[in-house]
Amino acid sequence: MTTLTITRPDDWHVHLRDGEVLKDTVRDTGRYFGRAIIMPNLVPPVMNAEQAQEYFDRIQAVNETEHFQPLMVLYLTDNTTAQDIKDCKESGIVYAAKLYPAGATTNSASGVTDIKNIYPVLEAMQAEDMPLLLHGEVTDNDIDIFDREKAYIDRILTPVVKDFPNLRIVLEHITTKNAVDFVNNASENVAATITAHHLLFNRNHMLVGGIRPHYFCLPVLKRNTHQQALVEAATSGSTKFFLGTDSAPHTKANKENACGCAGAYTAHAAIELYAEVFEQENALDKLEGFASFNGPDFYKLPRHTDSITLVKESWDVPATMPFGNDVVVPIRANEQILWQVK
Ligand SMILES: NC(=O)N[C@@H](CC(=O)O)C(=O)O
Ligand SMILES: [Zn+2]
Ligand SMILES: [Zn+2]
Repeated sequence: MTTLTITRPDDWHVHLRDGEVLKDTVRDTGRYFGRAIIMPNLVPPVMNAEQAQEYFDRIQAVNETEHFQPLMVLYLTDNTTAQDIKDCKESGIVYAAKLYPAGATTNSASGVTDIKNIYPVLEAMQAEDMPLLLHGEVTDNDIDIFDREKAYIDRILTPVVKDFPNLRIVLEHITTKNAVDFVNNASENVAATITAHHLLFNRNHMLVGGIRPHYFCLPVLKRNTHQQALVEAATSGSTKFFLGTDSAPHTKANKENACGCAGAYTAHAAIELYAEVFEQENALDKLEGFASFNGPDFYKLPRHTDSITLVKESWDVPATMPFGNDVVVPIRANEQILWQVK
């Protein structure tokens, strides 16, 4: 039997949502992840230190583990102030601030309408050494949805990196070779998260033989050449890339819909899915760096001192999983996953 023991991993990008569903999302993400960066795109969003503390308390109220620690994130709006950044830094529970371009993705309506509006806030973040997390897509109607990440890098991110050379930036859930190249060529202050689904799938999985809404997420799956660039980056051993699932549950009904929501649920089998990719690439020895070292090193947090063990033993993924009073369709529903965590 093949087994793999690695230092306890963290998830540097996850959506736990709120309310009734929290007990389900926290159970799945908290199963073996030590920490997780908790995305703040609630309705209304997490817009100050006080709201972050309240959300933290709601998560901890359903957290039944000893090991799982939620790392809270501030949602940037046109009205965020430098004082909000200071308050968050002082809170001791907020570890980053997230920039959603207004209209780019799920619950981004309150996001930033023009990067220039938050330049004083980015100044404060640079001074406080608080990482900036980016949903890196432009929202211009005339930019094709498959080109929006590249356009964001060219038009927004390139100048921001120049203007704030000491600001630590994570380009979240990258989907293109353009993003891989940009991060590789940028300073050590620029890193990226990569999801399991962008490593495992490309747009053919979503569109060939019928439209498969559970593969629809943002940034949208790209062509296989981009997928290959992501796989190479994740398994390369570069410390600039780390694990961020972007597990983003929506109810079955909201996905299987004439206007379906963007987001894929992978928290039921996150490290297990990554292990498949790394094994395929003969790079299982690189999984620990990607999942357990590069993230904490970038965030300036200690690496965990305990470990988890993966076993190569396939199991059947159910058709649906509980999601509060509703259900969510997980990635690989009704199919098998090759690894499990013991
Ligand atoms: N990734 C997604 O497709 N959706 C995320 C938002 C996001 O991370 O962009 C969500 O909150 O549903
Ligand atoms: Zn996003
Ligand atoms: Zn996300």
